[in-house]
Amino acid sequence: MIKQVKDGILYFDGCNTLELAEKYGTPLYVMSETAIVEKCREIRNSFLQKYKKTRAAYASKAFLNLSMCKIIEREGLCIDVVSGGELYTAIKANFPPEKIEFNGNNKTIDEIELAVDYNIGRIIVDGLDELSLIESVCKQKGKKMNVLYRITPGVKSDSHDYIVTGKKDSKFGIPLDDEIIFPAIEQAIKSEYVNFMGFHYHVGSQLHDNASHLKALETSLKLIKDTKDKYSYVTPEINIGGGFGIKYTDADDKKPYSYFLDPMMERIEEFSKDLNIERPEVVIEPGRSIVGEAGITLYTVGTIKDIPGIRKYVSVDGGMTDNIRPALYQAKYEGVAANKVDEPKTDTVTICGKCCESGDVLIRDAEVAPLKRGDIFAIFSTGAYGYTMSSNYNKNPLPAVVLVKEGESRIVVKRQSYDDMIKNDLC
Ligand SMILES: Cc1ncc(COP(=O)(O)O)c(C=O)c1O
Ligand SMILES: N[C@@H](CCCC[NH3+])C(=O)O
Repeated sequence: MIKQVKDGILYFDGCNTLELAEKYGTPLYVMSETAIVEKCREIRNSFLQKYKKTRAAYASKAFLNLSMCKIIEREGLCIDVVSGGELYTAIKANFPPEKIEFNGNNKTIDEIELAVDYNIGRIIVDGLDELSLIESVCKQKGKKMNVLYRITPGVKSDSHDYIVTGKKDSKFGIPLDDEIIFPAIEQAIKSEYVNFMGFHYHVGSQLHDNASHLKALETSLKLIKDTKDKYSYVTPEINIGGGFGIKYTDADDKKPYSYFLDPMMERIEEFSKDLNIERPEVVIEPGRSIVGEAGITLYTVGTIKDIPGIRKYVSVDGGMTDNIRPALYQAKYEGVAANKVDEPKTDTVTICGKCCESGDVLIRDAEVAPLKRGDIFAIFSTGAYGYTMSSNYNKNPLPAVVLVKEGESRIVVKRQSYDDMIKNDLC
């Protein structure tokens, strides 16, 4: 059990959260190494070892730093990056280049050069002129790059509009109109500077229903068939993205990986048999599902404002700067007073941050034990897209990140200081 309660105190991966707050300060991101490793094991058991010719590339946008790269490498996964900065982090962690896959809808020439110089495994091309950019860089450097095309499958997933990516009206992927996609495929097949590996789709994030994955798969399979029929070219790989939902609150009906992956694998096997081709290598790109539930954030309670008949605001020392998701996606979270876990939850309050924004609310109408200044409040399932989407708004320094494992803790990202925030300023 990653979360435990002893003497009314919340423990996380064996660590007393009050002691963590005392030792490292708040706000504090706490990541359980045990939980991350357990998720990687689940992926191995239900996908990598169950099916031959498969890879899992951790979508590092969910949570990335040098230590995380080391964990992912140790667990045998590949890594998906979407920017020069993410790629640089992986390079600095000595992540094996052939296990790096580069996504992103607007890669700059510098980013492509960095990727080609480091001989990364794959670039997922997401735009019509990107292939030509890659070709020119490869030509200049005398190299050849493996590429896939990210397609826009034209499916609408059931998630917040800002985190669905597969619908036709999207900045992601290449549209599937014949006059657009086929010339692009032909260019990639004929290119001297790239190996055309196949198609990639990612339909959206925080999904609990496999319908859009399966629909997008059909679209991609048709494209594999069309490519074979038109150009006698069999693409050796298919990337079916990530998007597997996690549990933030009881309303989330989280499904196991197998719920998404088994029917897709079955369909790909059947399709390959029918087409009389070797089954392509299948790649997934999970992000949130690996780290989301592995993280909590600890805050210290400050000002409490009780507006009679309206609402009680409990302010904590972080907010939208360390977790933008409630403000951006109306995301729901649950939390608890880490020093009062066993006390009856008799109060209903709104947990808000300290930024100069009315929308800086972390949990609306949370049922809690009566809170007072100095209490430590823990919010659960903050491991994905919290730290990586954090900001210095209102010049709030970024919190530290602590990795915990079976009662041991170590800092993996230092807390920013005020000086860190102004060190690039010139006057
Ligand atoms: C291309 C791509 N792959 C993978 C992911 C990871 O998604 P998730 O964190 O939902 O697994 C994303 C983000 O939504 C993405 O855009
Ligand atoms: N940042 C999103 C997930 C990524 C969506 C786009 N690929 C979230 O916090 O839910």
